[in-house]
Amino acid sequence: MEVVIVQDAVAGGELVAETIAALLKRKPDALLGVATGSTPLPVYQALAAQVRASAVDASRARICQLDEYVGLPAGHPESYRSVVLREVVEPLGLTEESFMGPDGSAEDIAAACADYDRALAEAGGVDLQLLGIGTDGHIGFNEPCSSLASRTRIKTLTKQTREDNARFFDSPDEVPHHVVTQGIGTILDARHLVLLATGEAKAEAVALAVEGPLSALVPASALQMHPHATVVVDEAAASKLKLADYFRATYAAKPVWQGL
Ligand SMILES: N[C@@H]1[C@@H](O)[C@H](O)[C@@H](COP(=O)(O)O)O[C@@H]1O
Repeated sequence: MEVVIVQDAVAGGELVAETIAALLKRKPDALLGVATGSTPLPVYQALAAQVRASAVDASRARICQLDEYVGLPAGHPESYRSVVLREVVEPLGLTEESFMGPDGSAEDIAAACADYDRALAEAGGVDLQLLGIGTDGHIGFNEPCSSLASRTRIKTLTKQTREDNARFFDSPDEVPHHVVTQGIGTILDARHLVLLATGEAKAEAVALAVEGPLSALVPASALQMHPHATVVVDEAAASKLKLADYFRATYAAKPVWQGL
């Protein structure tokens, strides 16, 4: 696992956007797995700016969703489908045809989840999966004690995650209890995992995920199992890392041509 400590959220967004741009230059039809939440927004803004400046051609990129609420009415502005279309697909100049996500409104949720795992595999697998991290260490919506081998399925949100996400809804009661999420096993199938975390509130979860034991209690610790996992953190989110100086020295000495 590589840990890169950047100054702030904007620098993190630019670094990850550059990494995605480099991937699109190598593989114009790359399948990009995107995350929701506030943390990745600077990535999408930086990437969209590169597209507008014609510094990168994203016209053949494909976008896939990590997770989705269950039970929100179709077209709800806070469904993750709506969020990804609004924050990623449209700003990159793409259409819904280049986008895929799990169906949180399906009558047969189990079948819809299995269909989504199959669709990801048939699309050739995710090239780069961008991840945030919950304050309880979740990735996607894989809450603590999720199986490290899990596939896309329904999950129940913890009280803490519902409280964390209440800011996107008119009232805390409106946050759904249930979600569908790529499993940890599904996420680990991606070729490159990039976890971005910013702010003091994520420092504890980041330290446990990066330096703690591999544990279902901290789902993000599963990145320790992946051959190409990059954790990009700002100074605040890095503040509880014991090996921060080592991570800084390693990145400072890294040949530029290697990228992330
Ligand atoms: N399912 C999403 C996660 O994918 C995201 O990483 C997390 C953190 O969000 P934020 O970046 O807003 O802190 O929120 C939600 O729970």
